[in-house]
Amino acid sequence: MNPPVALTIAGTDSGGAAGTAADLATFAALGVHGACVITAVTAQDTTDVSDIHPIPVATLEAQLHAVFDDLPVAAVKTGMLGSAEAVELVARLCAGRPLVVDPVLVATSGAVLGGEDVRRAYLDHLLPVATVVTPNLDEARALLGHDGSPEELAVALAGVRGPTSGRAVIVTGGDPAATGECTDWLAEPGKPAVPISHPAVPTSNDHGTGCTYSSALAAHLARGAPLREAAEQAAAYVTRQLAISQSWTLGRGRGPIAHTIGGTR
Ligand SMILES: Nc1ncnc2c1ncn2[C@@H]1O[C@H](COP(=O)(O)OP(=O)(O)O)[C@@H](O)[C@H]1O
Ligand SMILES: Cc1ncc(COP(=O)(O)OP(=O)(O)O)c(N)n1
Repeated sequence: MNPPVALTIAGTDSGGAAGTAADLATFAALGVHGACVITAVTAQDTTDVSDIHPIPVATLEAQLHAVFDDLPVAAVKTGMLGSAEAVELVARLCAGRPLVVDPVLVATSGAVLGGEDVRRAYLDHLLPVATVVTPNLDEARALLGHDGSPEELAVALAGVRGPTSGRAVIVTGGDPAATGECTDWLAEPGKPAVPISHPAVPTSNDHGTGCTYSSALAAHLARGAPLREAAEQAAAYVTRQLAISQSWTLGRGRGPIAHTIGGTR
């Protein structure tokens, strides 16, 4: 039987923690064939992003046509898009598909992966055609331009601009230090927001966590799970992988979340 197909549209991470490295490993671990459209090549390690080479928009468009013309893509996930032009193109070519948008603006290291024009393009073009948007707390605040509780931010973002029907928001993260739990808030149009809580893993080896979460969400949607179940499964996957990388000392900074299955051998 054919596996479901998911597509990641994202940048590379030379350190193998975030971006397409995280996405393809996660798709494979969850039994989904991963197609991969590259938006940018980054020189990146566990401490910093030292260089970004954007892929020309024409090459981005050619990659998208190559995938969509040939493969039965069941879900798409977007990561770092890098420019407003790339955001607009992806919105145009992915509208109408099951679409997970991880609005990547800043890496944990502080490196800017999308400026003000990218933020605006997300709001004007990509959010209106998304099935579900997965900002962390900082990204939710940046997109909305104001603060609030994670629950309030999720509800506000689900209602901002354009048609809201079908667009859900999951604000990820919460405050693990305070409770020993991570709580993601899922807001779906027309429903009360719900918390999705799971145990917090005490680790600084979390580089690539957001990418891993959004690609796990896309993989479960590609496998046919309803949104809430997919969100619960994605959080459980991230928790398992963080538990594996907890004891690692890879790199000088925030080490990669595990993309191995079953730990070291
Ligand atoms: N220390 C942790 N232990 C368990 N889950 C975590 C931890 N940190 C983040 N998560 C989970 O990982 C997913 C991605 O969240 P987040 O860390 O906010 O992404 P990002 O890397 O974009 O900041 C969410 O489900 C969040 O609850
Ligand atoms: C190429 C690339 N894409 C996305 C990110 C951001 O990764 P994310 O998992 O959201 O967060 P951190 O890895 O920064 O914790 C990235 N760094 N590089």
